[in-house]
Amino acid sequence: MADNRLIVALDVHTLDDVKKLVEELGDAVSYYKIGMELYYSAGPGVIDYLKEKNKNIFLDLKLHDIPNTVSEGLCSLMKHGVSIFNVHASGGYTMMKTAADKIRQEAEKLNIEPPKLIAVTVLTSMNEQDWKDMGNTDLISDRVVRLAKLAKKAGMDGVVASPQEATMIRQACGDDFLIVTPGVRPAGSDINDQSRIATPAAALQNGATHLVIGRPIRAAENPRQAALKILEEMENAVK
Ligand SMILES: O=C(O)c1cc(=O)[nH]c(=O)n1[C@@H]1O[C@H](COP(=O)(O)O)[C@@H](O)[C@H]1O
Repeated sequence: MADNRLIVALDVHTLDDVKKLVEELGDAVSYYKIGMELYYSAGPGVIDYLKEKNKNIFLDLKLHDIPNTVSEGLCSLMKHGVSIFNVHASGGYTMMKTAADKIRQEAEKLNIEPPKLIAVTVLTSMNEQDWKDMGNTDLISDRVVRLAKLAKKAGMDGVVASPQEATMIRQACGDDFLIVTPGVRPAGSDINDQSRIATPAAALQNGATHLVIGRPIRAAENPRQAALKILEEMENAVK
């Protein structure tokens, strides 16, 4: 029933809230994302809990700092044993390359499989007006593709982008590249603070490998039913 392409965002504050949602979703969901809101308040105990439950984990702390700080920070996080973690691509080529090289060396030393390291391109909440206000003169989609190519060159395993850009990224970066897309909204659901959105089926058709979905499941009257409906849409998406 579960599908590893669906990653549910655990944007809650306590381990008790996590347990409640994970129990409720049960065998429907096999992959969870821990973001800053949860990690900053509950710490690595949440990772241990999800591992006990045999769930896959995307640790989304979006590191953005100088190359040494980011790569050392990732080495600390890697010890918790997660499947995916991430940095901001806008930290630049040298930061991404240093991070990718360092975690591979460290994983070899520890004799473990390194987690997949992916780069956030342009946040899915950003629209063209926000983008221009920051002084940018290119289109968001052009920047996303440019950053995705840079991330690939730096040795990253994939990117986070909106489902609207997935087709262009797939074309530019080839098949062996993760495209993780938040900003996924089933037809008729609230957009919230997202801007560049698409439905679960469209995201997969565009080439996304994973869909990150939070509020459309968490805030639903019946989260398990909402997840199952999304899984059905994913299953039936035209390849
Ligand atoms: O890296 C992310 O996961 C991320 C990147 C991005 O560009 N946009 C984005 O929404 N996210 C995360 O994806 C999740 C989306 O949640 P919902 O909008 O509730 O579905 C949140 O936990 C965000 O932190």
